[in-house]
Amino acid sequence: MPQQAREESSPMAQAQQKDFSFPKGFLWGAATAAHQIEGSPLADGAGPSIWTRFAHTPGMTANGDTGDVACDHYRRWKDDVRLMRELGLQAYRFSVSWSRILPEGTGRVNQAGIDFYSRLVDELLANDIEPLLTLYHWDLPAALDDRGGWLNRDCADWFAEYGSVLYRALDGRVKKWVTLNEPWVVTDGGYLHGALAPGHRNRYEAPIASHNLMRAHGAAVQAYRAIGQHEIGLVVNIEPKYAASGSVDDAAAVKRAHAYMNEQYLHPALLGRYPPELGEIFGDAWPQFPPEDFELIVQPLDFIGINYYTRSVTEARRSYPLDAGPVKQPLGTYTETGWEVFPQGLTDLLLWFKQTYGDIPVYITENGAAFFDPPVADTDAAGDRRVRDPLRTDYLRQHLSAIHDAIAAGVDVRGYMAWSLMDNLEWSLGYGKRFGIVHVNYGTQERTIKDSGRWYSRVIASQGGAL
Ligand SMILES: N#[N+]C[C@@H]1[C@@H](O)[C@H](O)[C@@H](O)[C@@H]2O[C@H]12
Repeated sequence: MPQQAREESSPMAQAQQKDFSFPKGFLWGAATAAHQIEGSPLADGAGPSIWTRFAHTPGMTANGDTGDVACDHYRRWKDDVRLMRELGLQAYRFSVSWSRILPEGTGRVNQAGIDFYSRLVDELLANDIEPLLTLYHWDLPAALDDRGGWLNRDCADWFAEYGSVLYRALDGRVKKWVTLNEPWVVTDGGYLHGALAPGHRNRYEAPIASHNLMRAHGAAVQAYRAIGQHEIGLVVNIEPKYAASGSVDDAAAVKRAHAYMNEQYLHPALLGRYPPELGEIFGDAWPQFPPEDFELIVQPLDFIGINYYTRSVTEARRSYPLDAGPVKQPLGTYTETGWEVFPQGLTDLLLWFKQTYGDIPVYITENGAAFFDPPVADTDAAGDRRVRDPLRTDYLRQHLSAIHDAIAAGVDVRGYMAWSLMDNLEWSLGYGKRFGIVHVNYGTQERTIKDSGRWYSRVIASQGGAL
């Protein structure tokens, strides 16, 4: 399409002009995480996690919001699977709370914790929904944090032990495993800036935690190869960085920001080395890691999960530790979390991934947006209660269109998990940011499928045709 014509039509109009058909077997699903939806964090023998502690520390979360109740999924899980069935989901990505399985993080196994996830998996399978299980979605057992957490090199053995308990209990019913969710957020939020649990602010700790997370990833994959028979991968959040100007300084800032967020985890996992910019960024805080560590980290993977939300137009400016920062786009559309809606960035990112790492299969394991939703409306003609969220529907449509473009260009994208199945606890931002395709009334725990959820059901049923 000529550039001028392309600029005149809106993303929605462009999407409506295209013929969509996603590859046969493309996996359509939605995602959540244990701490964000389950509630009942200490039920049935579970131990506390770092998020149980962090959220109960005054001032750490918006309004003092905690995961004590959340979406009460720990008790409503069967109804929630029924909701997934109503949506027509083919897959459901969820995480396991480590401290439900091993209350002290290692050693004693809590069978009630295993039983909860075993029942959930069986109910998913009974409803023809494929489980995608994430071992670690940020909720480290507090007992392990007391032993140094991700700063203790023993964490690789702890994590492999935890993974092995679950592999033995669930592999075969679970055929797609994820070791870590977003290691970048775990260290940038939890060890560098302190906005997330465990709330450290230490530039010497961040690289150590990052590296140990990747060692733990490698150890868990090694353990899986000895026990499991199916697939295992890593989930990263990556974000394309575009230079704010043609200046040399902005170009250098983009390189630093790109290395720090997009290469810091994919390079060691897939190439067995770090990008050189990390030494420049961290300076004297960048350790000399033992070469044998990289032999542990770089394990063959069956897929990579990519969580995509936004892009960053990046400029050089004093900032810690990158001396680079995002520039707000005057004509941009922004979500409630302050992220620019930029679907082209997902296409660009997937093409970069293929060019840099080759043809390893990719799942979009999270994509979605927080917009201010109107209250649940009265029933419509069909008697259904409504939540009219057109901005979310358009966000999802544009990003699915962007994925379709990447597939057409040869990127092996195997599936899409909308973030999120339901409104949930947005970590330290609390319950005010709603990402769900299903609305949750936190007072009554009533679920209402939003218009975006009903639209997504039609997209799934048509294998993309209804996009
Ligand atoms: N913020 N935000 C939404 C979403 C968060 O709720 C997920 O837990 C993370 O995996 C990732 O950060 C993305």
